[in-house]
Amino acid sequence: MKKQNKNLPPGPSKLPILGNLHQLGTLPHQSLCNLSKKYGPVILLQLGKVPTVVVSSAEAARQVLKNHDLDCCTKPSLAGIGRLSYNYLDIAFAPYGNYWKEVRKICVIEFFSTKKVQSFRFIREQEVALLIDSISQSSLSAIPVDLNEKMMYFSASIICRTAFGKRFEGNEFDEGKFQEVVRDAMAMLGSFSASDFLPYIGWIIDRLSGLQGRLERSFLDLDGFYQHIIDQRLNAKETKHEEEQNITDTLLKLESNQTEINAVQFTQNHVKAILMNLFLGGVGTSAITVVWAMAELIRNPRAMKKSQEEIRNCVGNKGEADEGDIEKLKYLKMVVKETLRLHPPTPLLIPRETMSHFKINEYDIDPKTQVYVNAWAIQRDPDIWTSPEEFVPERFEDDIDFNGQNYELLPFGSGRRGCPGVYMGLITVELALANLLYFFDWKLPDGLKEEDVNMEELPGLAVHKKLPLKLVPVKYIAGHSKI
Ligand code: HEM
Repeated sequence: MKKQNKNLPPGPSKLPILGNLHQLGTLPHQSLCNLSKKYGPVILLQLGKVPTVVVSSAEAARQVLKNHDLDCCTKPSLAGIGRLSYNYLDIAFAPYGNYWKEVRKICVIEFFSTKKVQSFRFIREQEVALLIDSISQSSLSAIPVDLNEKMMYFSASIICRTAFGKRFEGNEFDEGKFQEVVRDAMAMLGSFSASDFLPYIGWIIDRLSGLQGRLERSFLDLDGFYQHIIDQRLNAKETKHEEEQNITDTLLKLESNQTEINAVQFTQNHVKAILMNLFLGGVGTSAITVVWAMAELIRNPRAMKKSQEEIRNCVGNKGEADEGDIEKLKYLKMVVKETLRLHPPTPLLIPRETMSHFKINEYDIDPKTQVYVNAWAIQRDPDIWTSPEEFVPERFEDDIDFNGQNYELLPFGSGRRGCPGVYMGLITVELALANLLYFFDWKLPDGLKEEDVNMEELPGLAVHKKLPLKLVPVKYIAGHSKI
């Protein structure tokens, strides 16, 4: 098709060489939301050399993720992602094709299926008990608890035990570096590095800005961690019973059997790339969601009280909320939905790349175009949501689900590349939140008011809360709160 006959999506004018790169700002989902308010729900940008379409309405998202899912379900090649995924050998960033289909299928059967996730129930419940114990210590002396730190350790422990068969001790990374390593890796996976967009000179900019150094450090930290897991599993090989086998063992077996997937022999790099997805995909997202939920609840005492009453009435004197209680906690589920609406952990989902020509809203979309679905913008769209900036869990009384068919609520994405960890992520978040609210009343540290809680975001593929959320836990004793 000739260029002049094409009806390309609208967009802002471009600078030479940079195109629209300078308009991404530090939080691209917010900058892109502002651009879509001016130019419409489907916009075309030029990020250096890369044409990029951003969709920001539920209807346009439906066209991308449903009608044209197959046209745009491969992934762009980006420098940071290439390094951290051992050259796209993982699931999330692998190009569409037989390799991706096969490894996703193996991981769904061995790790993400409802049956497997349910079999990990005792691990989640044990880890929640440990989390509550450690917060109880702080409550004795009314010390504020850093919920970012607690939740990152909690979700790392669950992923390590379920996927790697070991507890997460924290000392796998140098002292205190664990949160930094995860946040840095997520920042690298979501970064717009100059070498991806600017031919010839990009790598020089990345070297001077320190991005390349950070990327290499991130890679080496994580590579050492995966190597340690692999060595441990190989050493424990002789002593393991069949029922103690986990997804890491399954992947290592593919390697030792010299299995070929898509005519390529499975190696330890393939194993490490998939471990990367399970670790980074699972740890940050669940932890971030609990932290944002607690930040919203402390700013909204009415919703906090309503949720606590529901949980405490349901659990009574039983001693803890277990997974059997979760289905009964309707308001808690609404709180989680409202949190994921306002704070989708990956606000631009994971970028895709088109494989063929198609149309959205009469606009021509070319092959090899990068596509972002701005879930953050859609989930705050005033045409869909009343008072979209306000935290109102009650808006979910008319059950909208995360089944990938409601394009106004997309925290897990949709279509072929949709998140396979929905059930695992949700049950982890709901169980942790239910127990945090059952066992404790929560106060802001002295001198802070509800409106002072900082809600700024940290840029990255997964958007963390910029400042740690520190709250004072006050142990609740069934029947009489100490407050
Ligand atoms: C609150 C929890 C979670 C949220 C909000 C979340 C969100 C997402 C999103 C938005 C995507 C991209 C979907 C798309 O582009 O359409 C994704 C993909 C993915 N997620 Fe999750 N996720 C969560 C939990 C998990 C967990 C617990 C794991 C693993 C332990 C996981 C592993 C993955 C993987 C492997 C993919 C790539 C799928 C593919 O490309 O085929 N996620 N997730």
